[in-house]
Amino acid sequence: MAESGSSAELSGSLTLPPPRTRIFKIIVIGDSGVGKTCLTYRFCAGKFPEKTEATIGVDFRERLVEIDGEKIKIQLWDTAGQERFRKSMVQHYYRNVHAVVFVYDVTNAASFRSLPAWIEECKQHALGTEVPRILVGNKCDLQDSVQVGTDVAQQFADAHSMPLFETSAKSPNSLGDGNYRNSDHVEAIFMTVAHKLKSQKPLVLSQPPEGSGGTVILSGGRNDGGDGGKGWSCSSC
Ligand SMILES: Nc1nc2c(ncn2[C@@H]2O[C@H](COP(=O)(O)OP(=O)(O)OP(=O)(O)O)[C@@H](O)[C@H]2O)c(=O)[nH]1
Repeated sequence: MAESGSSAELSGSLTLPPPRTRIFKIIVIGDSGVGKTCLTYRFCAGKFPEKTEATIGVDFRERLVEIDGEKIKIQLWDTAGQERFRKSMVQHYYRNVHAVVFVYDVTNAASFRSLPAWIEECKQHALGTEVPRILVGNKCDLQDSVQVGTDVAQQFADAHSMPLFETSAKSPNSLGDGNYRNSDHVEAIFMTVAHKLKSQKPLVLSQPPEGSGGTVILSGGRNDGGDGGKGWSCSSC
């Protein structure tokens, strides 16, 4: 588990590290043009970007959130969809990944048909089913151009034990007040992943061996549960 911060002496023989900010690394993958940059930008910056260009290699976006009183840094890796911009970077994406978000464009059937190849790429980089994965169908605002129906997407998601979210990085919230930060699904999608990760990796209070000076170590624990992504989803979607 990636962590940031340094330790500090609190009192007497008991030394506790200060609260550390855990970092959850989530990679966002899918074909070029499906909206990975827009989704990650919207979650981290709270708005739809006016202009995007094809991602070269990878872009990082981060946002600090608070879950059950703990501050957690959600680090989104916005990866290039175009093969020619991926080659040199691809092995770096997959290092120490905590969760994967697969994105397709609901108005582009080819981007949906590419999903098995993206899943295969994850497999080749040793990302097992213990790493939470979710499926996101983006551009739902383009209702008249939909090529990938919810039923077929849901079947695919079920077959791969992933929750499905259909969303739009572009739509403002349903209140129409221009507030993107509190808008419907994009916020909920990444927060759902973060909640899932937090529940899988609770902070573990590990007791020191006897006679080791009374130091109590708080560290990121791992309890993968092995549910392969089943049984968790966004209740507000
Ligand atoms: N209508 C609509 N357009 C979107 C949405 N999300 C992204 N777009 C548009 O789709 C195009 C591609 O978006 P990007 O976010 O750059 O796509 P990407 O997946 O990051 O592409 P690569 O960096 O090449 O992998 C842009 O013109 C966006 O404005 C959406 O939810 N609705």
